[in-house]
Amino acid sequence: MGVFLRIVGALFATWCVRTVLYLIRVRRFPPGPPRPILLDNRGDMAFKQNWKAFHDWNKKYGSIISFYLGRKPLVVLGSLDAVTDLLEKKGNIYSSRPRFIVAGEILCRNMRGLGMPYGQRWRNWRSLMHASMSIEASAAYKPLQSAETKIMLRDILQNQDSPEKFPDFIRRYAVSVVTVVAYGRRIKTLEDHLVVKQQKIDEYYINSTVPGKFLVEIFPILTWLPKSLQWYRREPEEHYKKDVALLTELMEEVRERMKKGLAYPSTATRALEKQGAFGLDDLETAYALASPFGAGAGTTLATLDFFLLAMLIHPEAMRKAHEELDRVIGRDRLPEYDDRDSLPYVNALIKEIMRWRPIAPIAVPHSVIADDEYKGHFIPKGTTVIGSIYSITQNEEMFPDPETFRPDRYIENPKLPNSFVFGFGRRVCPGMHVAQNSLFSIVSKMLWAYEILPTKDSQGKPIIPSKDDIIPALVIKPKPFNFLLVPRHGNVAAIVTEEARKADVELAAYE
Ligand code: HEM
Repeated sequence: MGVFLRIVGALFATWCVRTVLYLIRVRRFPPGPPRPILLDNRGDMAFKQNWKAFHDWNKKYGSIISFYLGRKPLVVLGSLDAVTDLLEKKGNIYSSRPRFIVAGEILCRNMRGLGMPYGQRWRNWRSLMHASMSIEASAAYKPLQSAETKIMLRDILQNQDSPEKFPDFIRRYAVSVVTVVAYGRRIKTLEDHLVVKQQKIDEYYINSTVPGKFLVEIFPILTWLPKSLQWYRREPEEHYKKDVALLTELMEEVRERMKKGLAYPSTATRALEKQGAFGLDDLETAYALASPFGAGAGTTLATLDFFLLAMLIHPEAMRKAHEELDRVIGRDRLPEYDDRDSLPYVNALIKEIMRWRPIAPIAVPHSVIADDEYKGHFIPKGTTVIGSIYSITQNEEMFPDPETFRPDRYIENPKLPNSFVFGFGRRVCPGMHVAQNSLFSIVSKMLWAYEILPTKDSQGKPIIPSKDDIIPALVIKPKPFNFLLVPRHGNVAAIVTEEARKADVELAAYE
C-alpha cells in the first residue's frame, strides 16, 4: 500500500509540475484575440474569408499571433521573416501537418501526400515528387504544355459563338497536364473516367477536412471506442475501399502500357521502374500518383481564373502585355518557352496575378512536432502553424498599395519576392515548376492571340466582375463570371489552326 501511495504521489507531483510549467509557458503564447472561457475563437473570425481575419489579427497583435479552434492552438505567421525563421530554417520540426482523423487516418490511411504527417513515408513520397517535378524533370513536360495550349486556343477559336464553353477548354488543359505528369496520358475530354472519378475522390476528401464536420476531430477520445461503435468511420471506410480500387486500376493501366513499351515517361513510370528505390509499396505508389491531380489542377485553374479577372478589371495591363508581345514576337508566330526571358512584362504580370490574389492565402497549414521558442514566445508541440501568404502579399513596405494590380512593381524591382505563393520550407509546392510553365504557356499564348473582354448587359454596358467576389476554401477562386476571347488580328485564325494541327501530331504519343 505504501509503495502504491508513493507511486500515485509521484505521478501527481509530476502532473502538477508539468501543469504549472505549461501554465507558465502558455502565458508566453504569441498574442492574439482573447479566448472565451469555454469556447474557441471561431466567433471572432468576423469574415467568412478566414485569411482576412488572420491578416486583421496580424495587424492588431503583431506578425506572430495565436488563437484556438476547439482545444487546438493555432499560430499564424504573418511576415516573410517569421515564415523564413520557422518554416524554412527550422524545417526539421515545422514540416508536419495537423492531424485529421477522418480525412487522413481513416479515409486514406495517411497515404495522401498533401496531408501526410512528416516522417519516412512522407520523405519517400516527396522524393518521388521531386524526381518527377523538379526544375530539370519538369522541363520534359514543356512540349506537351505548349501543344496542349495550342489545342485550347483552337477550341476557343472554333467556338467564338459559345463563350460559355471557354472555361471548360481551359479546365481540360489544366487536367490534361497533371494527368500527363502523373500517368503519362493526356485527357481529351472532361468526361474521361479518370477525371470524373478522381474529382469525386477529391471532393469527398476536401469535404472531410471541413472543421467541425466530424465530432471525433473535436473529441479524439472517441477513437477509443470499439471499432464497431465508431459510427463516423463507416462512410469514409466505404470510400477508402472504392478509392483503393480506382487508384490501383489507374496505376495498373500504366504497368500494362510499360510492359507493351507504350508508356510515356511520367511520375508513374519513374515510380514503377524504381519502386524499391523510392521505398513506396504498391498502394502508397497508387496514392502518390493521385497527388498531381489533387494538388495541381484546381490550383492552376484558380490562378488562370484570377488572370482573366485581372485582365477584365485592368485592361491597361493587358494592353501593355499586347504591346510587348507585338514588339518582341510579332504577329507571324506564337510565343514559345525560348521567348520567356525576352518578355519581362508578361513574366511580371504572372507574378503580380499570384501576389494580387494568392489562390492559397493560408498555404496548407503546417504542424510543429516539438516544443519551440521564438522571439520570447512559446509554441507547443502539436500546434498548427499557418504561413499566411495573404498577409505577406499585403506588406506595404514590400508591396506599396497592395490592393492595386500593378505588374510594373516586379519590373522596377526584379528581386521582389514571389515564390512564397508556393508555400514554405520542406513542404513547398513540388509542382511549382510545372505550374509556372503552364502559366507562362497559357498567359503568353492567350494574350498573343486574344483580347480578353467583358460581356455586355442589355443596355450595352460592359459587365465587369468584382475583384472581391471570391469562393472561400483552402484554394480560393473568383465566383464564376462571363468573358469573351476575341482574336486580336487577322493572322490569329491561320496561325492557331496550323499550330494546333502540328500539336495534334505531337500529342498522339500521350494518348
Ligand atoms: C499556380 C499553381 C499552384 C500554386 C499557387 C500552388 C501552391 C501550393 C502551396 C501553397 C502548397 C502548400 C505548401 C506548404 O505546405 O507550405 C502546395 C503544395 C503542394 N502542391 Fe502546389 N501549387 C500550384 C500548383 C501545383 C501543381 C501544378 C502541382 C502538381 C503537378 C502541385 C503539387 C503540390 C503538392 C503535391 C503539394 C503538397 C506538398 C507537401 O505537402 O509536401 N501544385 N502547393
